[in-house]
Amino acid sequence: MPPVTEIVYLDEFPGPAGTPSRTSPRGDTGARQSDLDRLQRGVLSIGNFDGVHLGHQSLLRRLRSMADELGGPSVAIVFDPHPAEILRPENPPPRLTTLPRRAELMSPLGIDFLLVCRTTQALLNLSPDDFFDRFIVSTLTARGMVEGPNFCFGKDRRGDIAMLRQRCDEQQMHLQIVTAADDGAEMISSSRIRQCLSQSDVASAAAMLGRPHRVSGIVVTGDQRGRKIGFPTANLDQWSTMPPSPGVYSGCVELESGARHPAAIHLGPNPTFETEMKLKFEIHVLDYSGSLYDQILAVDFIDHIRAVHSFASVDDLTAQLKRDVATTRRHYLNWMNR
Ligand SMILES: Cc1cc2nc3c(=O)[nH]c(=O)nc-3n(C[C@H](O)[C@H](O)[C@H](O)COP(=O)(O)O)c2cc1C
Ligand SMILES: Nc1ncnc2c1ncn2[C@@H]1O[C@H](COP(=O)(O)OP(=O)(O)O)[C@@H](O)[C@H]1O
Repeated sequence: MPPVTEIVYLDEFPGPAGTPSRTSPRGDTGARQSDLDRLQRGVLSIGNFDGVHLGHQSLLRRLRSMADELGGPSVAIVFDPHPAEILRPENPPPRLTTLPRRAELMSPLGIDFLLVCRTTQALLNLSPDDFFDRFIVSTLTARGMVEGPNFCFGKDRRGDIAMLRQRCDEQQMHLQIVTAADDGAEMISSSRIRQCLSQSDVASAAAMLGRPHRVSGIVVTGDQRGRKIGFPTANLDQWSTMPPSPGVYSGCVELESGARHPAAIHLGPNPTFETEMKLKFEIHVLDYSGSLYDQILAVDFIDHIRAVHSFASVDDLTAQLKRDVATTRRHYLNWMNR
């Protein structure tokens, strides 16, 4: 059995040192009731880990090595909702990955637990010292920590690496600060990946993630037009992570059966047919025929093909769709053979 990262939810933040804490599952995400003691005496890394990009991956590998050296579980810790959703609710950053997907991506890196702490105003108000004492020392009894050079903690992000080092030394806790991974130009970060997606640059996003960016959703009924023009498209709804900006993309899909197929993806309105500028998320699955309605599809974005156009005729659109399919196949093969 491959290792699996278990999600544990900590809904109630610990009170003063020594007060017992409680964990509880949130039914919709499949978390299990779990005792906090299984996370204790481990090694920790606190972050958002949104995307589990190449920088996160190298940090999490170090976390695994430290857990092997010191003994105890390796625990990645995130705060949910993202603190920015509480501090700046009018403009929260869109998510790159759901929590279950983050855990899935952490599994092959040997992370034992993804601890999801509910973000509350009380937690955000804790001073760096209180946060360290109550959470890291009393609640989790950590043996070691691994963080990146820009780690901050406590109210207004006032605790920095120098302070963390001092507090870890006092507690005789191991601390490793990893150098930030870069792509030769700049530091790899979730916000840079979001920026690439908002500029349709899914190829650069994939390079920083170490895999294509994924958006999952459920297939709903569309206008029943695609099959008539020879290109049926599964219309996606209820996606919860950030899609790239409108455009036509090459990618691949994973069906519920686990089968993977290349896919030509359309994100945007259908200006050839409609004046309404409603955004649609449509996928033409290559080498597939059959019903996809009500299935959950995972869509991976490999490259940008072109912008959405208003074509003069349906024939012009279908001629372009044929070229899009050929381009998709080429991008898909390049990605597979990279
Ligand atoms: C790869 C791909 C590219 C597309 N590009 C365009 C486009 O540039 N302009 C446009 O009006 N519609 C475009 N479409 C959308 C078609 O108009 C749409 O699939 C069709 O209207 C069927 O919609 P339905 O699934 O709701 O029946 C594209 C679809 C695919 C799969
Ligand atoms: N290769 C394929 N790619 C996408 N959908 C397909 C494919 N083959 C069959 N289908 C089915 O056809 C539906 C799309 O046909 P379409 O006429 O575009 O209908 P709708 O407008 O309801 O999406 C999909 O939801 C799926 O159930």
